[in-house]
Amino acid sequence: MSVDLVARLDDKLRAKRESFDKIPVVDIAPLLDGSNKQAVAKQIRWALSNTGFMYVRNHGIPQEFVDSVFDVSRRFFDLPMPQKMELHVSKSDVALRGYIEPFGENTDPSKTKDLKECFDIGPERSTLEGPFFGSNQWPATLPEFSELTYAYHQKMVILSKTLLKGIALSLDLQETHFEKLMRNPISIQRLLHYPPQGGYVGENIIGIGAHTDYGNLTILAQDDVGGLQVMNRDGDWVEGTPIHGTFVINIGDLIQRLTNDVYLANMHRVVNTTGRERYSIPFFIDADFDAIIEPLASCVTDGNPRRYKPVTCGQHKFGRFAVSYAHLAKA
Ligand SMILES: O=C(O)CCC(=O)C(=O)O
Ligand SMILES: [Fe+2]
Repeated sequence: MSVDLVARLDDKLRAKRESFDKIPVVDIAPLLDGSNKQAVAKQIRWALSNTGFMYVRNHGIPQEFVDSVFDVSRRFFDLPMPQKMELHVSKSDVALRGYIEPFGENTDPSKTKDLKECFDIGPERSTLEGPFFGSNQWPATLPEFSELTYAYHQKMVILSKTLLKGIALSLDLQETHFEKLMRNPISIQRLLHYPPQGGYVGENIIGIGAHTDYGNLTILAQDDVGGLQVMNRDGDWVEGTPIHGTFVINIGDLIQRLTNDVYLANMHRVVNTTGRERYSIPFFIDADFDAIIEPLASCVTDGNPRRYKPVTCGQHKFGRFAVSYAHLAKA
C-alpha cells in the first residue's frame, strides 16, 4: 500500500504522554499462586477506580507463545483480500465469528470509520445456538492458525477467571462471585491489524473509534508499535504505551454498571500514525447471555445513588454490536 507516512494529526487526536506511575503495572503473581490475593485486590481496586485500566505482569502466559499468535495473526492478515472475505463474519450469522474488513465495523459510527481489520473467534460449537455461540470459521491455507489462536483463547478464559476473582475480592465480594454469572459466558477472541495512517489524520477515519468495551473484562496484548489512547477520568486522552511482557486490562460497561460507576469503563481508541503496521490481540469475557447485571448493593450509597436498571449481559452486548456492524444493522 502506498501511503503518505508523515502524519499531520488533527488536534482532536492528540494524547498526553503520562508517566507510568499514573497507569499502574500490577504484578499478579500473588493472585495466581494464592500467596497474597488481598494485596493484589487492593492494587486492582486502586487501578480500576482511579485510572480505569492497568497493565498486568507475571501473568503466567509465556511471551514466546503470545509472539507465536502475533506471528500467525500477521500471516493471516497478509492473505489476499478475497481469501479473507471468504471467512466474512456475516457468513456466521449472529454467532459473529470470522473476518471483518476495514470499515466493516465502526465502533463510534456517528463520528468515525474504523480502519482496522479483525478476525473473531469464540467458544467452539457445532451449530448456531444463538447470538455469540456457533462454529468458528478457519482459514484453510493456514493450518496452524486455528490451533494457536484457539489455544490462546482457552488460556485467556482461564486468566480472565483469575482476574475476575481479584476483581471480586477488590469489591469485598467472595472470590467466586462471578462464577455463578459465568457458567457458559460469552467470550470473543479477536485479532486486530491497524494499517498506518499518513497525511492529514482526523477523527473521521482512525484505527478504531472511541468506545468503551461492552462486557466484563478485556485482556489486550499489543505489539511494540503503540497507538492505543485511553481517556482518563478528567477526560484527557493518555497514551497506553506498550510495555513488553504485560497485558493491558480494562473493564467494560457491565462491570461499570455492576459497580454503579465506582469502577470505570474507559473510553479508548487507536490512532496509528507510527508509519508501521500495528497488531493487537484483545480478548473479551462477559457473563452468560441471560445473566442479569445490576448495581451491587455495596456500591449504592447516599452519595452514589443507583445509576442503572438491571440488564442482561446478552441484551446489552448484542445491542452494542448491532449499531456498529453493517450486516447486523441491515438484518
Ligand atoms: O487494539 C487495541 O489496542 C484496542 C482494541 C480495542 O479497543 C477493542 O478491540 O475493543
Ligand atoms: Fe476496546
